[in-house]
Amino acid sequence: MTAIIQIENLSKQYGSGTKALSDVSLDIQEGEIIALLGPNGAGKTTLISVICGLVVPTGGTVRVGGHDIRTDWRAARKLIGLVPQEIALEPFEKVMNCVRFTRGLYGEGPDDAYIEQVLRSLALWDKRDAATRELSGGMKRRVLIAKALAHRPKVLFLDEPTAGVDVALRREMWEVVDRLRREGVTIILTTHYLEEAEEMADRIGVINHGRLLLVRPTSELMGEFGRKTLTIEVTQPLAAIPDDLAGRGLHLSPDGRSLTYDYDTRADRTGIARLLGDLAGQGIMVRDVSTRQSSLEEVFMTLVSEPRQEVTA
Ligand SMILES: Nc1ncnc2c1ncn2[C@@H]1O[C@H](COP(=O)(O)OP(=O)(O)OP(=O)(O)O)[C@@H](O)[C@H]1O
Repeated sequence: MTAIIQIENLSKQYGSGTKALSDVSLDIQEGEIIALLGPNGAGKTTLISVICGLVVPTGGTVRVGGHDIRTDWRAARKLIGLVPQEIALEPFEKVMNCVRFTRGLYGEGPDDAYIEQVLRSLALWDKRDAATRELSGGMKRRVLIAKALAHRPKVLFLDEPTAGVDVALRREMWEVVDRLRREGVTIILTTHYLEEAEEMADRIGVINHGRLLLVRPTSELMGEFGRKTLTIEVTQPLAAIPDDLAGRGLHLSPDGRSLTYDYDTRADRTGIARLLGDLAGQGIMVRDVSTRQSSLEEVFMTLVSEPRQEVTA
């Protein structure tokens, strides 16, 4: 199956000399949701902007639906909807008109039935006659999505859809993305949050310093990096790990007061219950237990510290 987006050896050096993208290659399949993860300045927005035709690359090619974004930009752009990072809406314009207007910008004729469908699916139909300045932050973000969907794009770009939004709103955005996924829209989103990528994406691409370090199915990546550490504090310091508990992946702190145990959050059996039972069986009294999820920073540290081959998926 031909990928809906084909990125080959893409590079971008800004006039200032900053190399924002270096030799990025990636295929994105139709209907897929892919999350681009990376720290500030990694090159995520630049990558999206190049695909959307807003930034001119200095090397490489991008095809959307088989159309080269430079030589066949009109056809390529018709297939794309972009939800930018920053909310910029005409404050006095009514929601319905905003979306109608965007549709017109793409040279599409009026289709209020379709716009109604979009607004309903984004829970905005009741607000269709409200001026955008009257909307909450979450509603404004949904209007941006409605505008991006106005011309029925096949591919939707969401640039940090939940940056600076509260937990409830983040969940709401995830639900919107899930609905779009079921409608078959291909979605490329950028985020700083591992949790968000895990929740929404089929695949995760990690970008750092303009390089695509890897692209992997989410479940695979989380299986490898999404580990938790259980820390068990004991009441009496231990001199060593008891022989009966050797080979179980336990680590003893230098002061003998805590044991740590790494486990895979996705495993059917984490081994925690058995471990706690066995500690009791050894007469080891537990004072406290706590768990910690590996953070995105740690994932990055792991990735950045071991140079990898670029992966073209
Ligand atoms: N118009 C521009 N002119 C010059 N340099 C730019 C321009 N836009 C971005 N850059 C630089 O290119 C690099 C990549 O920026 P980009 O915005 O793509 O990163 P990002 O991963 O989207 O970051 P963030 O997570 O902060 O949004 C940064 O060093 C940035 O300063």
